[in-house]
Amino acid sequence: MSAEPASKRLVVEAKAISLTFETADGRVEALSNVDLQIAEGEFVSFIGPSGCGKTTMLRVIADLQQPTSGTLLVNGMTAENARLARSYGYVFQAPALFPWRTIEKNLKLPLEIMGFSENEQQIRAERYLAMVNLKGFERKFPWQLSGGMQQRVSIARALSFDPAMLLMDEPFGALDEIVRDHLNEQLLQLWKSTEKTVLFVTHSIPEAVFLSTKIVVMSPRPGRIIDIIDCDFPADRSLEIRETPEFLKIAQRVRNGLRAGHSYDE
Ligand SMILES: Nc1ncnc2c1ncn2[C@@H]1O[C@H](COP(=O)(O)OP(=O)(O)OP(=O)(O)O)[C@@H](O)[C@H]1O
Repeated sequence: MSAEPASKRLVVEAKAISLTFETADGRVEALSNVDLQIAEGEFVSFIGPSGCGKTTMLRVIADLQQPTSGTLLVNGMTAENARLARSYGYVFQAPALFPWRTIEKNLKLPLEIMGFSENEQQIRAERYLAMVNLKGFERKFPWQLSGGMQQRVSIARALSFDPAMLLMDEPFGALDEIVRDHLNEQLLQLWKSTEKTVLFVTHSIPEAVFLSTKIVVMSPRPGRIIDIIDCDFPADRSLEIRETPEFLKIAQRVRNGLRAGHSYDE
């Protein structure tokens, strides 16, 4: 096997990012001095207590929120230009599908808006629904699918315009553990086959360790990065890896980071 190229292209370069919300009740410091580099092809999980700024960090990268200070490059551009260049697909905690559109028509919606031809929309709908194992469900409506299947549709929709990055905000948080395990395995396959860079918010330590090449542990508000942990499990890992000492050691380090950053006075 050849060694990895010495310097992979950076898709996220954040320097000293801080963000303070001005609210009617005063200032809310959501992010404080966040430095982060993410290379192309990585799977990066963000983990931390509720309200620590994980979603805010994802939204800043997506240019849905502007930092108060700091500098940010996404895919080598300003966050705004990266958004305009459709550098990312966004998957929310809820699948956010339109109930009156079939699965296929939901998937085609961003493609329609972007002006893809009907023929190209059709080709992509077939390709990406097959990729998330939903061939045969094209004409169903969202409410005829399980929660896990709906979330797979929203992943296919986010991939349909072939963005460089997938931003996923707790996509499996509302699902039961067995479905979640299954989707974790499928997402790993998808990540391998598409070679996308994935930024993934989660509350689950096993999910973060199983999926990631890098885990970003955040402190309670204001969100700061308290540890960045590299994981290098084999690409063809299965869920059984969760019982191994190597896995448990990384999970313990994440847990220690979360504990160290946590204030129990709140
Ligand atoms: N638009 C906003 N206006 C004011 N405060 C906000 C806004 N968005 C987020 N916040 C606050 O910023 C902090 C960080 O929120 P954020 O949603 O990023 O946390 P999180 O880590 O994703 O939380 P969770 O795990 O519960 O989803 C919270 O205190 C939240 O109340």
